[in-house]
Amino acid sequence: MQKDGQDALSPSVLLGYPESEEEQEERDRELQEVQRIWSSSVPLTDVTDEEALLIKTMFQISKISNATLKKFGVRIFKPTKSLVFPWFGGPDCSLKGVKLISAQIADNDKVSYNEATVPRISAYYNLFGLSLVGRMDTEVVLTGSELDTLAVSQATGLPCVSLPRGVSCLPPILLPYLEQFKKVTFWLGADIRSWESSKIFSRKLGLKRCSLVRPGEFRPCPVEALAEGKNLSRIINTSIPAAHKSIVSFKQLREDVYGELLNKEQVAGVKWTRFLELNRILKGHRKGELTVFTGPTGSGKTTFISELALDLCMQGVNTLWGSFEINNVRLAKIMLTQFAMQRLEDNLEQYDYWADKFEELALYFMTFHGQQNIKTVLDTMQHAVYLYDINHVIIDNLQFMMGQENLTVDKFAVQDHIIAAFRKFATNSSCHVTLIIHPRKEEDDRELQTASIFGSAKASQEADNVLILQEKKLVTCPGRRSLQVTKNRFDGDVGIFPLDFIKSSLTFTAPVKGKHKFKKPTKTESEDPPGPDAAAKKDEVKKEKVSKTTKTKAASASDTNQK
Ligand SMILES: Nc1ncnc2c1ncn2[C@@H]1O[C@H](COP(=O)(O)OP(=O)(O)OP(=O)(O)O)[C@@H](O)[C@H]1O
Repeated sequence: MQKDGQDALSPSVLLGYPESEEEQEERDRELQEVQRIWSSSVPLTDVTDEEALLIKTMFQISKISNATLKKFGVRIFKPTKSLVFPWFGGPDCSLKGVKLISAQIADNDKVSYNEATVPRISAYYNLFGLSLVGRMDTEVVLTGSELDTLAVSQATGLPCVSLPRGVSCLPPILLPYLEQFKKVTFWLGADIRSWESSKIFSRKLGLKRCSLVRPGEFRPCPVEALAEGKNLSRIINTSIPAAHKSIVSFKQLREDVYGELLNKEQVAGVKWTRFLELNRILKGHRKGELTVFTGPTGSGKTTFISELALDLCMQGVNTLWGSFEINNVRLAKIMLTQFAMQRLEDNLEQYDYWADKFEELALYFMTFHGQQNIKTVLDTMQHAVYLYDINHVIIDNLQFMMGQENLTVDKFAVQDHIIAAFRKFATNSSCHVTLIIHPRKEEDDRELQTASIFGSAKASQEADNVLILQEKKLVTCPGRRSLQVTKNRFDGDVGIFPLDFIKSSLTFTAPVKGKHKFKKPTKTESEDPPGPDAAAKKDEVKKEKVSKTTKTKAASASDTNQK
């Protein structure tokens, strides 16, 4: 597979670190699984023309030639009709992992892909196409999917590699592999998220050598561009430098403005799936914003924000928690309960099922507790953004982080300084920061207002969004809360909506009219009920498809430690 050989002193050697026995065993097991899948899959050239055509049509890659598929070593795993993309690595450039992609054509004729990887995606990173890159190559195109890499390589002949987790992260462990290139062109996809990710990733690689393909009508993702007969070399040649000038004219901004107008929904940010009313008011969760959240003591702020952040994290918003008040085990327990939507205490046999799924989320916790210096916290946040491509940081809560006892008469000034620092971080790192702040004492029956946020007016001035969890002590609905948005810099809409609390799952939901007890709708309601029974069923199907590597507790622990 290798073009002109790689040095024995490759990054895989440099980055190697001693593994524990359990880790080694887990790795060996996964490698065996990789080999098993690889040997039971066949090159596309070995299937009949009819079968090959069917597969290409299904994946909408009719324009990708057999020669390209062969060059990249793409195979077909017949039982699931999945394409198998190999990851080669190490000094001997041997097979280290595989990604299986299956395709489904939806009603609107759009194709959607399902991915599975061995080793599991959170534990292993590689770049598809790397083995074909020559030692002397100085230019590379970086894509967000394996199919895009095939398209770019075929159409342009340029060295091209794809990120293992698409646009969600560029793990630092991969950076040494990209060191040799003097020019890196990002062509991650055709939406705003890809565009934002390419800007963030290019900072990691050094802006000067990076250029970006801006998504747009004439620049879809590579595989679509190939299908539409576009000139991929020209698209790459007209990519724009990532390093931006200090002074620009409207000419340079023109396309950005147009892109924002054209993609109104994407610009509005990630939508919540559990809080539809919040979408109506805030329109979505956007990068680079500061949200200030307050509510009476013990009203459920942590519980609510935990669900709100989980919802986003489940949609690919990489999240970092700074829980200064409650410890991480308790917080993770709350989030896992909300994830599983049930009391796991009573269903311990389901623990591993939900924990396995939960572990796949890009969710990290700072290990601070109680008072902490702001500089240390910001350094940790910055590090996490670099390492894990964090998009959302939650600070729970500001008063605990500052430490109550050490506050002098200047406590407002200190708080203002900290809020300004978080604001700056959010903007500079394109990362959303949610800051939980205790309210000042109000009379019991009075509702909180923006001015009730503890401290000076700085918090509400700096914030893009101000959210208040209102606690109305209703005898009939003791757990009912209202979420009020009192500031929304994005489009100015403000409002309030009620939320009922379900104690068993620690989740909040919009109350339903009438006497019927609320039941939170789940995606799986119309399908099999979630849980180990369903899991067992799914697993059986999965086993037929690809028998996935068994996850040991040791591996989970090492993963958690790594996090
Ligand atoms: N709406 C609700 N109704 C009843 N109990 C709730 C509600 N929301 C949360 N709780 C419960 O109240 C307790 C406190 O919740 P939580 O820690 O989220 O509140 P908080 O506002 O963050 O507290 P603090 O002011 O101490 O930071 C938890 O046991 C939680 O399960």
